[in-house]
Amino acid sequence: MASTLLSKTTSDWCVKLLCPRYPPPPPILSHPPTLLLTWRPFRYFFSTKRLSTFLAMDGSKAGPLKELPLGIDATTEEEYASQSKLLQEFTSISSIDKAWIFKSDSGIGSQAMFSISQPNLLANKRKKFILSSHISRESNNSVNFQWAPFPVEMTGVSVIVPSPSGAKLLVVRNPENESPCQFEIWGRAQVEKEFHIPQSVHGSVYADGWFQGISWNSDETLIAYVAEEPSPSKPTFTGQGYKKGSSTEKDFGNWKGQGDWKEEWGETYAGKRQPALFVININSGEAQAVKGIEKSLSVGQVVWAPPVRGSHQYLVFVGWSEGTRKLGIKYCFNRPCALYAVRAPNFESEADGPELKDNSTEDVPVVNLTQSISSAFYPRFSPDGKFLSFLSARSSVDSGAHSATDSLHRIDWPIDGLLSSSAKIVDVVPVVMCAEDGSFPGLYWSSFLSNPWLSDGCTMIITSIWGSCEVILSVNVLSGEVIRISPTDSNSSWSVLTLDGDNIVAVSSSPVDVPHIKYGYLVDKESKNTAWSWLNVPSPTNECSEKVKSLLSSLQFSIMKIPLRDVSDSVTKGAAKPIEAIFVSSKTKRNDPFDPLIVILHGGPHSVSLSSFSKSLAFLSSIGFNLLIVNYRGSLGFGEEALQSLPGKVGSQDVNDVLVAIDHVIDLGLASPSKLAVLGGSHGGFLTTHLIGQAPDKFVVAAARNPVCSLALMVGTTDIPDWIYVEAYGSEGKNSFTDAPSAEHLTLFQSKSPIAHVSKVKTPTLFLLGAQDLRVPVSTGLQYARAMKEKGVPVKVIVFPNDTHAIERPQSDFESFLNIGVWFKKYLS
Ligand SMILES: CC(=O)N[C@@H](C)C(=O)N[C@@H](C)C(=O)O
Repeated sequence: MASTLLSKTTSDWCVKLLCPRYPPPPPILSHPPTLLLTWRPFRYFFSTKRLSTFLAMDGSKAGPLKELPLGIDATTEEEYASQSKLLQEFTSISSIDKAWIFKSDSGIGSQAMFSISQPNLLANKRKKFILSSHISRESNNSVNFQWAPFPVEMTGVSVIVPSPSGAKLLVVRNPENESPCQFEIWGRAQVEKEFHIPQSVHGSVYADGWFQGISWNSDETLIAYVAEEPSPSKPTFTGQGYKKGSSTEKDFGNWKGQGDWKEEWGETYAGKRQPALFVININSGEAQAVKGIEKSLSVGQVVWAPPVRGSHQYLVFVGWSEGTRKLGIKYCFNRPCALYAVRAPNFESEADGPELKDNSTEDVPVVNLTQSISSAFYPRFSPDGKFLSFLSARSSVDSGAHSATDSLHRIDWPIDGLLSSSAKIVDVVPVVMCAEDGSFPGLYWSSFLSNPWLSDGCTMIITSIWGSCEVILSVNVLSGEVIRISPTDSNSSWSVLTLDGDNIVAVSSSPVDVPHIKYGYLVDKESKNTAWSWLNVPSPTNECSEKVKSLLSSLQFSIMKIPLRDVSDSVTKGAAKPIEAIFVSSKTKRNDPFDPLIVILHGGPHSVSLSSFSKSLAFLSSIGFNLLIVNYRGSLGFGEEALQSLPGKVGSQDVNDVLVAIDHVIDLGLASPSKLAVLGGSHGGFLTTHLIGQAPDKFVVAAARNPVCSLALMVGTTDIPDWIYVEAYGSEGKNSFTDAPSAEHLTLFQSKSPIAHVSKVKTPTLFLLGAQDLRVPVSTGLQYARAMKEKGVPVKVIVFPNDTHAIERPQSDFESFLNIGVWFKKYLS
């Protein structure tokens, strides 16, 4: 997802804002060690240019002073250096992203391929590699993974997809410029085919995890996929003026104009052209666009429909209409979408059988299969092809909340291939409104396998969110029965990587445990007993440095249930239930009497902080901070009523929930009221800046990543102005959304924004901002930081010129958390 372009180093762009009201830090011993700086003028301390020589207090010339980089001063340089060493150790921990299982050549056991990634700070990219293992089940209910001695790096690879039989592997390499897109078909030992698809056919293949869809047909001759439509032709001008007609030629005698601007899908999709559907024949290398799909439909997640003998092959895909304008789609499941079926193209060379010589291009209608529901995605055919199941975010679409409780559905698939747009949609897992204590809170998918089926043909294995944990569920698509099959006595998070027949290869982690591979099997397959057993899999991927191991082993965590205060009678039952927070602390008290506490707030707001491992949070715990990670009402995983209680009340209900959680740990004697820090990104940054304004004496220090500080400013520039209406007004905001906000709208937005409280703020705050953020444009954070500076409150701002909303490029992520660590230490030590 991260772009690899680096035009300027991030430190070139660091801005440190001057705060005249706050005195410089206390005297320190600085570089060179012989030079005692008893006092430094403000000008030096805050200036962006450094003096190269320094005069000692007695006026003698002390020789050249080492230049300090922007934003680092002599008081923090030591801390910066030592924290950076530790952060590097955390950063280098690898992540297990995906896995695939293949039949073993020997017929005994199976072969697994794990896709692993690790940030490469120097290259500012994620290194991706493949690690293989042979899996054998032993008779004594144990499992043995025999790992290949080393992983193999995958360079320049955008996506890999094995064929259904596992005999072939598709490797796609997307172009970096205008060159063709490369498709490779690999056999067991070598590349068997290589095709270059020119830009005149299509651009890059989508590998974004949302529009992305790559599907092999059952006889492994065709692959359907989603790629950017070809570049539209642009007006050409020559020395004589406009040249009539379209031309793709480029020469010195002409130049291209821009033509009309086209709306895009917002954050992380800048410069991406419309996703369109293609099929490639892997015998001939011919790639064809799928015909008949309306130009205004963006497509994704394509799969082949079960083949029907003597009939044309169909593809099923998800389609998103653009309406009057495209609004940002990243993190926004409230964009209406439907499943469609379309006839796959015929290839001349295909041996379709005698009855299928018809290669006509006559228009065959595209069938909308899910007209009666506002959202349908992730289509998955049952192994016998009798039904099609899919997920839906209808609650999100209907309410306008950008994410909400999901539901699971199925439709019967016509055996005769006669498709209908009025097929009955069966609700398999409906939306859970109120999560009863300890029971299933509703479906909140977090990852979805391309083949999620157990061998009974009706049980799907799904990773979902349950309170503050990620869990593995089995869902019977015929009966609707949902069972939590990852251990119920574990507060760790679990997610499925792949299925090995009826067994599960999963990964489990916690705030204090790096990800570990687990192998799950049904204890008694024959009986009705649904208990699963989970084995630990020793793996090279479980390893981390001795230092990290020892630091993590000194930490502990718990998930706290926190009762709400003063709940009004008007709230729904589900919104009156206790909230959860994850508390991470040292096993032994490190300082007397309390370690400082960082309150951590997720964004969204309809997202969640999970009990899974986070390198950056583990780093902060390891340098001496306890963490209180609050899942305020509105978070995913706690039922629809709790989630829907927030829109219309942002800046008050969520702020109060956080304050209640803080008081809870203080009352339990786990935190000191005078040692609090707060950290959040996006909506979490909205809460961070609200908290330092509404509770100005509570926090010693704060940090905000791309924070939403002014809804009024942001509404005209964000890719999701509708989000502002829904969160500020509640679900009626969905209908009042307009791109031309009235004065009344702007007044309400202003009143609900952190900037309305900025005059009260006293807390020194670090701002980390991505200049390419289309979601929460950089101007929002800068405006707030400037307003703080105007009031004389210490502010530090780092702008990452090439980062989008998530600030996830390896160097930017590193520099962000290093600065958070140093900033918090500076004020909380
Ligand atoms: C829907 C959305 O993107 N909202 C943002 C304001 C936000 O909070 N984003 C979350 C997902 C984040 O953590 O970036």
